[in-house]
Amino acid sequence: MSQKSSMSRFFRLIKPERTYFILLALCSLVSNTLITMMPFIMGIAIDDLLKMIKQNGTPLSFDSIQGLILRPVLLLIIIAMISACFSFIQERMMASLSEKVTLRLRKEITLKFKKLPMSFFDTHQVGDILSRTTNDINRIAEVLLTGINQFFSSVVTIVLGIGMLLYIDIKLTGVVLVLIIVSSVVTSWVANKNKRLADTNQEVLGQLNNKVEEFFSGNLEIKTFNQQQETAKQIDETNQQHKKAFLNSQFFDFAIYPAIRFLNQLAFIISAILGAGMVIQGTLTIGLIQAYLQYVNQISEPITNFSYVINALQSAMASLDRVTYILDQPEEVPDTQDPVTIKNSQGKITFDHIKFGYTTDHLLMNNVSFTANPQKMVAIVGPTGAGKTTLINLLMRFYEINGGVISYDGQDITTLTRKELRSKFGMVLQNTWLFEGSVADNIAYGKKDANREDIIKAAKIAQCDHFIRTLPNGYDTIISSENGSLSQGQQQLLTIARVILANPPVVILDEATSSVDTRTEVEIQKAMSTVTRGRTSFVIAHRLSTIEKADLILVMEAGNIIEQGTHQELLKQEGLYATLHQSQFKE
Ligand SMILES: Nc1ncnc2c1ncn2[C@@H]1O[C@H](COP(=O)(O)OP(=O)(O)OP(=O)(O)O)[C@@H](O)[C@H]1O
Repeated sequence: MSQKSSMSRFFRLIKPERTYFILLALCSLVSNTLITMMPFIMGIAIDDLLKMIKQNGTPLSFDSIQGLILRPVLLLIIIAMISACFSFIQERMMASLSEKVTLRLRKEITLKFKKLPMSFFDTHQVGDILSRTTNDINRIAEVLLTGINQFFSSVVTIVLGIGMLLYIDIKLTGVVLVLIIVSSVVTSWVANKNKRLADTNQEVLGQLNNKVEEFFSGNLEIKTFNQQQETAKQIDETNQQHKKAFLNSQFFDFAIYPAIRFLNQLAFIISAILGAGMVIQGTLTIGLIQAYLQYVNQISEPITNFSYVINALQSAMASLDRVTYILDQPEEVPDTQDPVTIKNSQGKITFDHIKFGYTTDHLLMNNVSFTANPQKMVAIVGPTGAGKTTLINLLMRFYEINGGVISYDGQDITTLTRKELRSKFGMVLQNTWLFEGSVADNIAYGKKDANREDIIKAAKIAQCDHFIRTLPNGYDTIISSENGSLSQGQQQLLTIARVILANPPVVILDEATSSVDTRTEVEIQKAMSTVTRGRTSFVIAHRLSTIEKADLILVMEAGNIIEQGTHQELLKQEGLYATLHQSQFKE
């Protein structure tokens, strides 16, 4: 990512809060200018006092020095108070700015997720997206914005401090500056090295996140294949790498820092020695040398920290890039401006010469055509990877086609909003998705206003009322998003109830495989045949015996439909379907 585009992203980020930023900079300027004035005022006061001592000798009566001491002390107190007020305002504004920006970014990201095409989710890892939307957004608020705040303060302190040093003595400042520059070059080298180590650390942390995420999401498969040891070993190795990367980056932080401190102290000591010499020779007053030493101290810390601030800003900028990367992703084709609504839906679907590829350079479907008539059952068969799921994905407009027209009740589906189109479909997949909530809420997911009576009615039709009643709190039992407490068959029955309640004109069913017991399978079959009644249905079939009565069977291979017709017609053709049928029949 180029520096320029990072900067423009940053300005785009803070644009809505720019007034805040200007106010922040002003507060920083006022507060730091006031602080810079203090050593000088003190220096003048000391010199005035010394002059008085020289003129009148000691001891001095309190009355004679009252004016000399009281005035500067009062002035210093007032300055310190005003500076503290501005500093307080600056910090307070900073905190609220961070909150505002974080909230805005989170809102933008959430909105963006709604508009991203499916291909984005296909090509990005969950762990990575998660870390962009949580860690990176936090870093932008914590590091980027506070870093900028520190940056303002440092610049003001350094510029004013050096200005005062030069004003007090140009030659002495030359020596001090050389030392401070050496120390900042060393710091900058350290900071660069540290950044690389911190980046490696961050990268390894991302890998660790992904591994842990895999460990949890694939828990069942890992156990089935007895891979716990192997997976634990992999996590352990990544953990070790992380430990190493972390230690390396910490070493630079903790071990090198004292060395830089030493260089700064050296600048201070040398200025003290040279300054003392100048005082002895009468070229500098005691008051000014003490002010001078305070300035050396005042600027050495921000100078030393400057490289760190810049680096922290750079790495936070990288976080900003990672977040804006998501915000800049191309969105799915927007819904039509003038959408059509379908009133009395029939559920007739036509694929007319469809071309489609997941990637632009490779077409999976070259010329797919078929018609699903209202209230008829369409079965889709074919070997794994044949394109059955893809066909459904296109039907629901999860992906954009590369040619041809898909129509619903004679309307090109692109003339409908996605919301309208998808409201016509209900899906029952093998990989059911239930969310953390009550059983009743899960059934009512597609019809939020359904009452308890409707929910129970749907559950009865879907053959799941009896098992729901055996749950500890019946319909109010909370199921977790991991679905741990329900069997796969029960989960599928719940999703069938969900579809029945939503009552869409078209249903898409992914047949249950042998992963459920025979009794549940019978219940699922029963529920599925109920749900298809009076609706157009698409059934992804795994066993040909269940689809013999389908009105249309689509036989797919390598993305295309190679045969279509009824069971009898296809048997007569003696093609792939007949072969598949024969082989299953033999089994
Ligand atoms: N999101 C995707 N991005 C890229 N390629 C994909 C994607 N989904 C599927 N494919 C590819 O498209 C082809 C068809 O896949 P699809 O999932 O439609 O087959 P399927 O018939 O449903 O298979 P199965 O019976 O195993 O579920 C396969 O070669 C697959 O690798």
